[in-house]
Amino acid sequence: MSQLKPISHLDNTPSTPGKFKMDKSPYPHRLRWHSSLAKLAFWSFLFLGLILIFFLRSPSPSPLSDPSRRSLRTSNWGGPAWEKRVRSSARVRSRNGLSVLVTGAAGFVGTHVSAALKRRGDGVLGLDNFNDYYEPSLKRARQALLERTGVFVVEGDINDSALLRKLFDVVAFTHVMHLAAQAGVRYAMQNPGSYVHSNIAGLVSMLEVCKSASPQPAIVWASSSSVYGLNSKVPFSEKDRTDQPASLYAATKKAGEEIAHTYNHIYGLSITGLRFFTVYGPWGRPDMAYFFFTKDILKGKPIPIFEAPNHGTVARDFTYIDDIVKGCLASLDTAEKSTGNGGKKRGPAQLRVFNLGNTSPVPVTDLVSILEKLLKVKAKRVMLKMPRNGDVQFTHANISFAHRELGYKPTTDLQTGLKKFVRWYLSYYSNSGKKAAG
Ligand SMILES: O=C(O)[C@H]1O[C@H](OP(=O)(O)OP(=O)(O)OC[C@H]2O[C@@H](n3ccc(=O)[nH]c3=O)[C@H](O)[C@@H]2O)[C@H](O)[C@@H](O)[C@H]1O
Repeated sequence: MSQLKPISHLDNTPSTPGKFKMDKSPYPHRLRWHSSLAKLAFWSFLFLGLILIFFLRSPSPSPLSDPSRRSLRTSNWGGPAWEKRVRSSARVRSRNGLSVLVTGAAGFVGTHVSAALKRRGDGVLGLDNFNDYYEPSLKRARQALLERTGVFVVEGDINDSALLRKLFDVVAFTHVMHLAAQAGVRYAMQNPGSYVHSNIAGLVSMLEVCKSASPQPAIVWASSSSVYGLNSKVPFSEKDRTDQPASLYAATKKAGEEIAHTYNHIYGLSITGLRFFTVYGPWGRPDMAYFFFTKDILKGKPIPIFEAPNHGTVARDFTYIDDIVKGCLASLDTAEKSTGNGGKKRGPAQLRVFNLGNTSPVPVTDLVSILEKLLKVKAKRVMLKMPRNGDVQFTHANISFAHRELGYKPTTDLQTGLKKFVRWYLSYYSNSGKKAAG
């Protein structure tokens, strides 16, 4: 002890951090060296521990923050009563009917496809994470509609592999209609992480479970017309290049098509990708132009209409929801079986991509004119240079391949389709006492 006293006295902080003062006496020097090493180790551990606690407790970085993650934490599934509902919803009630898992079932296209499948006697189970990208009350209203037709919509995320596996344990789905996605071209600049989370990670999570399922289901999923990106050759044909995406949304859909190729090639999954062209109609998405133009025209708010350089026309091949539903059902009906089993490929499997458009592009200015007539209100038009935020100047589908293989033949023009949309809009927001968000 007596020897330690002078040492502790001498054991001052070194004049230069990281360096030790030299001591002529060899013995005290060794002791001081050991003591300093012990202190260094102690403080290092404490420091590392604090860093670890900080990272474990801190939220994910904001650019990747994703509303859909919330539902991962709150998803509530399992138990005998829940399994009974799942089984009953997925039960096939017609001869040669399909048993279909519809992801994104509370979404716009998902609701319409689920209801149409159920109507013709197929077994349908819905899955949706009910995220708040747009008004969740609209998704809940769609869910209520589906429940009335006998479709149970499970609340959960496609990234929740345990949930997906459980669904396949309970039901031997013959088909998956994969419509869950982060949609919207312009929102990708605000929340890029949500596109990676849903359109890439979510797709892979879903394909992983499908590839291991026994029997493997056939998959039909939503790609997008946006994969044609900056192409200028019209109309867009499935053989055209798709390597110039103009938005992250488009890039994730294009990535999805490549991922589909991989799972088809390695595991024998039968996969059909559908390139939807600006789908509109009743129960539509409030983030889309036709929808919020309607809301703003009625409110007397200005409508921002994008125009290309030199006052060039911006146009879309707007496609009515009922035509899209027919294309989806025909894709399910013509999908061949997957060839793999339990994760092993047994032979080549079907891999298809189809354009589902209307083949009749309409300028956005004409869309506004139709809405003005239907709403009997003059729009306050504000012409704006098209911002460089993911938009493309026009889209136009060549649908000859879908026509040949699926018998796809759209029959609703924009005027007729918008009339049905406006009728729904007015009744939904006035009769139900609901207010359009925003
Ligand atoms: O086919 C697709 O794959 C995509 O279709 C849809 O994208 P878009 O075709 O861009 O539809 P949408 O936003 O309704 O804009 C329509 C038009 O209004 C113009 N537009 C838009 C906003 C605005 O403020 N002003 C304006 O002029 C705008 O320039 C455009 O010309 C889906 O949202 C997308 O999820 C994806 O499915």
